[in-house]
Amino acid sequence: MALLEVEDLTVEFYTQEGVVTAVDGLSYSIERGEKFGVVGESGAGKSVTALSLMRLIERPGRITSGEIRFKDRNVLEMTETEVRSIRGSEIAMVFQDAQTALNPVYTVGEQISEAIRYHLGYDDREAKERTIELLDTVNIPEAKARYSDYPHEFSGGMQQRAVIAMALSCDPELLICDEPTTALDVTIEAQILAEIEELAEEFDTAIQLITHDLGVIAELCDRVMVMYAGKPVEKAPVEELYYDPKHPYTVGLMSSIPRVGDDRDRLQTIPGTMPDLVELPPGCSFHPRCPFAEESCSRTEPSLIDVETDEGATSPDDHLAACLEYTDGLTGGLEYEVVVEQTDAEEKPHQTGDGRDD
Ligand SMILES: Nc1ncnc2c1ncn2[C@@H]1O[C@H](COP(=O)(O)OP(=O)(O)OP(=O)(O)O)[C@@H](O)[C@H]1O
Repeated sequence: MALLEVEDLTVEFYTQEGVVTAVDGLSYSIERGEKFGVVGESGAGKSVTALSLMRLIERPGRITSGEIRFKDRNVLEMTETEVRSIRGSEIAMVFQDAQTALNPVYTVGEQISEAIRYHLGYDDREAKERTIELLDTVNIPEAKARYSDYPHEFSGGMQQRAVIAMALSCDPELLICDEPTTALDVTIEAQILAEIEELAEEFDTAIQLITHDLGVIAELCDRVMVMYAGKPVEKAPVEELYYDPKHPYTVGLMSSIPRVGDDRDRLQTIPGTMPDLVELPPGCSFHPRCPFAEESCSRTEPSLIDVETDEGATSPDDHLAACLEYTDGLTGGLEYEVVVEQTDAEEKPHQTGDGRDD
């Protein structure tokens, strides 16, 4: 049994423009201790998926179907009290903006201690000791003195570290990180990602890392799900996805990653924008932006299938993609090239993909 199993999740927002299907029949699972990445452009449904896990979707939104099983209990059938007892203790969340997660009128230390007292029932002294230990673990220098600082006395990177410390304070089994380093500069980003990874190993915490940056996923994750317009378009172990992407959208995302020695003035991005979620294009949602689209792509919606066997998923490690190419629905095939530069001295793989393994 996986730690988290999401099955056929659909989330809709009832807006004046119509019904926005932000998440559409989404299924995935996360094993205990696994680091699972969710990647896609803005509006793909990544945050809505994460909020659903903690039952934090508010009006005008609603989870209209599906199951979310955390440790084999369906979160969607729990009472409000049951969900509240899971939030922050068994499933914790770190958002992009540390400032909104920290209350400016309390010291950083008090806020973390409060979470520990509430969830773990520690007394004041024990909670303070544990907080200082945690601040130290996330590399806040002079943690004991810093305990009494207010959030504004912390730099952006330190605030985010404090939020991570708070999230980990109750030893959650699942940590959801939603763009945890987007607001930070690149050096701090790398340090914080390394710290998240180290802490997750130490506490054996599973991570769902949400980002629009495939490079960040490659750093940290074991498996990855690429989302487009509320649906998964590709799922794979991270190395496979990185070296051998099977969906044209993933290939597009990859060419947006800056690489060492890249002398293009501007990074190439995928032309066009995400479709209107009120009225998705017929067939494959990505077809209006896809360089390989054929007439059939506007008629038939591809299902997410194993690229080797043309069948549905049988194991979490399957490489799945939702493109007609894998059901022989494309006549022209996929022609793209993926060049991945290694940062170490190893041989540099250079692959020509036609969407299939040769
Ligand atoms: N409160 C809301 N009211 C109406 N629509 C919403 C609301 N919240 C989300 N949506 C819809 O859900 C879609 C998915 O949003 P979501 O925040 O999950 O995207 P995302 O992939 O996390 O993007 P980002 O990287 O910008 O956070 C949005 O494009 C929007 O149409």
